[in-house]
Amino acid sequence: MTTKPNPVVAERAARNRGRKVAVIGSGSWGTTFAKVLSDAGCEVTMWARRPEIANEIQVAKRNSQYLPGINLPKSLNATSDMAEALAGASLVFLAVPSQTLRQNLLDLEPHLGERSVLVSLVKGVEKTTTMRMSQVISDTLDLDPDRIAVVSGPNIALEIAKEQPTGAVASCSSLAVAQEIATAASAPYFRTYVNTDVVGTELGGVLKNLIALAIGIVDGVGYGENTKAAIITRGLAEMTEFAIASGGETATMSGLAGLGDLIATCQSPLSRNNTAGRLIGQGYSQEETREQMQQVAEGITSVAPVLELARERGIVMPIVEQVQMVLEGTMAPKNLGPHLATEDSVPQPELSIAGQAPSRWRRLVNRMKGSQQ
Ligand SMILES: NC(=O)c1ccc[n+]([C@@H]2O[C@H](COP(=O)([O-])OP(=O)(O)OC[C@H]3O[C@@H](n4cnc5c(N)ncnc54)[C@H](O)[C@@H]3O)[C@@H](O)[C@H]2O)c1
Ligand SMILES: O=P(O)(O)OC[C@H](O)CO
Repeated sequence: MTTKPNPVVAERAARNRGRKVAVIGSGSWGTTFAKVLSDAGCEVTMWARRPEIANEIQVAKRNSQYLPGINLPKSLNATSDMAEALAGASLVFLAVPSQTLRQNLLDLEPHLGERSVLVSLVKGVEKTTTMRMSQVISDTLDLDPDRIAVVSGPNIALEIAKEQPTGAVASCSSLAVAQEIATAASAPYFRTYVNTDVVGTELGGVLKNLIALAIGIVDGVGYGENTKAAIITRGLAEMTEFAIASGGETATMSGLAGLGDLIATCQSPLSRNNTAGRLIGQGYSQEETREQMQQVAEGITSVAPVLELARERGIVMPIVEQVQMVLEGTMAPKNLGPHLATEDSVPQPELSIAGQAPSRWRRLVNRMKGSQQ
């Protein structure tokens, strides 16, 4: 059967023709996202810290350490020279670990175009400052908000590298810039939506990792689907309350960057956060878990700063607190569960997010806190 050429895909490729973009970071997500951008018709140059990885991508069109067996587009370029990677790039996508981003930004600053937009693909917070990645960009490079954006969604790299269809959200305070990014990052198997809720979009990606750690932990213990469903549902409530108190929107948390990513990360055995949690639930120490993981599990470093912010904002996050206790070794993995997370003298309302306007949600939370005092 021959498939008809899709006019929308052709038109988008035409709009992306000649659009130079850079991807900083050549791990599993940087490489996969570079493939998406390339398949969308952009001219993509990746930056890899290690010359041998840049060389393999440039010459063999493979990244065998991070995406074994995946053929990368012939047009994709890679270099370990930052100036070369950034030359002429209007969009610069950042796919490095959250704890190295600040230094990477300082390294790229001298080579950044005057109007280039920086787009974070990173799903962590900076441990030392509790900043989100868009805040780290603003703090380091002092750019206007319309030059800082994020892309987030249910995006397990290997599935997307195999062109299994999914979507994401591009978010920027300027809707026009979000649309530019979405155009550049929409391939036949990858649809990118837009919004202007940078805080909510970014926090969705950070917070779901913490809930995925909890899911991994109970999986390691041997608990089944009821426990996991309860953790996912209550986890979404915790994520939503935190995001709203931080200035994010409820709608974002029930979209791809919130609920969507939560489902993907909690369900997938390919998720590094889920896997790290499972190893801890099986009884491995944090140190042993780190050694076994060859890749970044952002949730482990985000737990403490997220709880610090939650306390500042007067928010209770029982599941995330339990994850921290398990990581610290002060709670046995088998004791993690929503039924043990609160000790109510009076039964509490469930506070489902479905259909709640932010003001109503906040009133309910305040009332609940009042009844606990
Ligand atoms: N893998 C996914 O499915 C996925 C999907 C969406 C978002 N993300 C996010 O993308 C970010 C990167 O994750 P990843 O999956 O590519 O991780 P990864 O572990 O696959 O790769 C990390 C990359 O960062 C590089 N790196 C390590 N130290 C560095 C430094 N000091 N400076 C520059 N680069 C350095 C590594 O060499 C490697 O290329 C994370 O925040 C992650 O949460 C990942
Ligand atoms: O492998 P994880 O746990 O870092 O999750 C990858 C992506 O964030 C899923 O959207």
